[in-house]
Amino acid sequence: MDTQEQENEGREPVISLTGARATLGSRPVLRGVDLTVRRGEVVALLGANGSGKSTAVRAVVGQVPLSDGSLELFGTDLKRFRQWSRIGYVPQRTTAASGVPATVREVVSSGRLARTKLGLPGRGDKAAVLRALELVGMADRIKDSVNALSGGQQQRVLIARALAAEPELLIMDEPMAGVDLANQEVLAGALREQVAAGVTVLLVLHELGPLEPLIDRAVVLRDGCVTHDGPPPKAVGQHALPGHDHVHPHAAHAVEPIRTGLLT
Ligand SMILES: Nc1ncnc2c1ncn2[C@@H]1O[C@H](COP(=O)(O)OP(=O)(O)OP(=O)(O)O)[C@@H](O)[C@H]1O
Repeated sequence: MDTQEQENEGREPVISLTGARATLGSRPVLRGVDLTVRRGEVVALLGANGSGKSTAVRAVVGQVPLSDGSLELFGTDLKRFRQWSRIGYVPQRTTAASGVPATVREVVSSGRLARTKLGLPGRGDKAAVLRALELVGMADRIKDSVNALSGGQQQRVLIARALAAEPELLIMDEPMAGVDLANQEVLAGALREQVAAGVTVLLVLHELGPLEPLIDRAVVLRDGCVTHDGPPPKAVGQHALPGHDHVHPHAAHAVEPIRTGLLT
């Protein structure tokens, strides 16, 4: 066990999913999944199409009922958990445009509702919305209708909506889907800031891509079962590269890493 693993062992679980089973239609989609994410960790949930990744995170946010097993969030059983403003969730790519002509500001502000005091957004709420949009590089589009944005831009707005609540736990289902490489790097930078600030992150990913340097641990699903829970698989051409200099974001006295992967 390395120093990082020892450090993580001592931290309290933020997500504790144990023996989770779920059936959708007549299909058993989760077949005894254990998933623990501790405070400050960045965990990637990987696996082939249909392996159950989205269902697992939807179960974590209480959207898919478990037929067996248990779920605790921040140490509280799901049945008694009420502090949803501590969790930011970006579902698998959906469109932010619903046909209703909402502006970018309105969509991102909606992520702030659980934090808004007395029903009216105050200065702090407005600042959080702007900051979230700056983080994803969309502040200049704040007045635009989301209908006028590309799919990738809408995805960034949905991420800003989750960030606006300043969550302690961020759960994102394929956040890079449909986002071009330049903007993937913007999002990776935004996520790096969240992680540096102590936010715990659970990501469903198809490939590690630009997020690879941030990932502490990977959990791989196959057919609704966990087949790996440990170090992330080495991305081809990244760690394998001679001279790769990976400085862990949680390392004591962390300095800005020198990146030799996709981010450079
Ligand atoms: N509402 C539903 N009713 C019936 N089956 C479903 C439903 N939602 C998902 N499934 C099935 O459950 C399985 C797991 O789906 P899930 O979306 O969790 O997988 P995934 O690993 O996230 O896949 P992908 O990478 O394609 O998003 C798939 O076989 C899918 O067809």
